[in-house]
Amino acid sequence: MQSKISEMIGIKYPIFQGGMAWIADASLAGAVSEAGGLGIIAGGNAPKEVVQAEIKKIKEITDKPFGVNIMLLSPFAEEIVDLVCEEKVPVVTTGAGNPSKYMSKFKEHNIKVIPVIPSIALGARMEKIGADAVIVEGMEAGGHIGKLTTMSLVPQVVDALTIPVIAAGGIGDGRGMAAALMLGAAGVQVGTRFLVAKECTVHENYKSKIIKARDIDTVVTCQHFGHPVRAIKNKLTKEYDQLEKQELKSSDPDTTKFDELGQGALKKAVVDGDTDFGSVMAGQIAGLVKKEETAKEIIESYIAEAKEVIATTYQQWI
Ligand SMILES: O=C(O)COc1ccc(-c2c[nH]c(CNC(=O)Nc3ncc(Sc4ccccn4)s3)n2)cc1
Repeated sequence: MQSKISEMIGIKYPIFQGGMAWIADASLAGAVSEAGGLGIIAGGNAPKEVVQAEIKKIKEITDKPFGVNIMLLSPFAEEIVDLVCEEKVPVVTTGAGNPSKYMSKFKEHNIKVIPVIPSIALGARMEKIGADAVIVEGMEAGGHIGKLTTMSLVPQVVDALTIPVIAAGGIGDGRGMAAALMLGAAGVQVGTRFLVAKECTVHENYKSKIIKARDIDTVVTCQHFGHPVRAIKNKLTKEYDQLEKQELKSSDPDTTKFDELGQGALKKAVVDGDTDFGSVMAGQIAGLVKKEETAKEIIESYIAEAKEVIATTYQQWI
């Protein structure tokens, strides 16, 4: 199942693993790349030496292509840009901001640059300045999100741009992948489903929350203050909800309270396993994720299911 994006990067399957902060390390990304997808190491909010260690580890795990995600809200974003150039990382994805100021440096170093975009406008700007493709992430996704859904945004961006579009947000199995390809995407990016990969090193409590999650169990916090983030409902999201209700009544809202509440919340869930007061970031598709599997099993099930559903429903509907 090749496409413009798999040929561009030299991967067997057009499946990216989301570069999820604190979660996407060399263990997960290396297994995904070895299985034929594009494993992506998270830059997150980590300093250069932490990300460099993961890059060195993945180079020992696989000689296949891999990527690094640069989270542009990170105070270390600039040094991660330098790092990916020094380490000759083949693919960079960016999130949570506009990477324009780094684009020329990426191009000078022959790095394929694939920004996440939440709208056509930013996608058009990215194409104009030389992005190799874009990731269109719908608000069904976990973590920091935009406002539009995958089903709505993907076809509009496909029509508006000429570079390949990778669909992300709510793509939990081969059916979702097939649907994204029907919308014109050249590939998909998967986050939530990989949270339960055997090679994913998140705390078992986090994986358990994903496996037990129902369709209605995620919520978006900080819609009015700071950065909207989708996570599994818990005591932390309830505190956020109460704080938002309180600050919305205020004539001079104090947004620092949101930063204080969120400080270290993702690490608390991922590393410490505190799924009550940590941030269990996950997409709406968590309700579909029922078991832990290897990255290889996950990727091969996406491909087999996508091929099956395209072939069978084609016969049914023509
Ligand atoms: O025009 C502009 O500058 C705004 O541009 C953008 C606005 C939003 C985005 C965007 C939305 N989603 C993504 C990619 N996904 C993500 O980045 N997901 C994330 N999950 C957890 C994260 S850690 C975090 C989260 C919030 C605050 C601090 N740290 S980042 N990018 C991309 C570009």
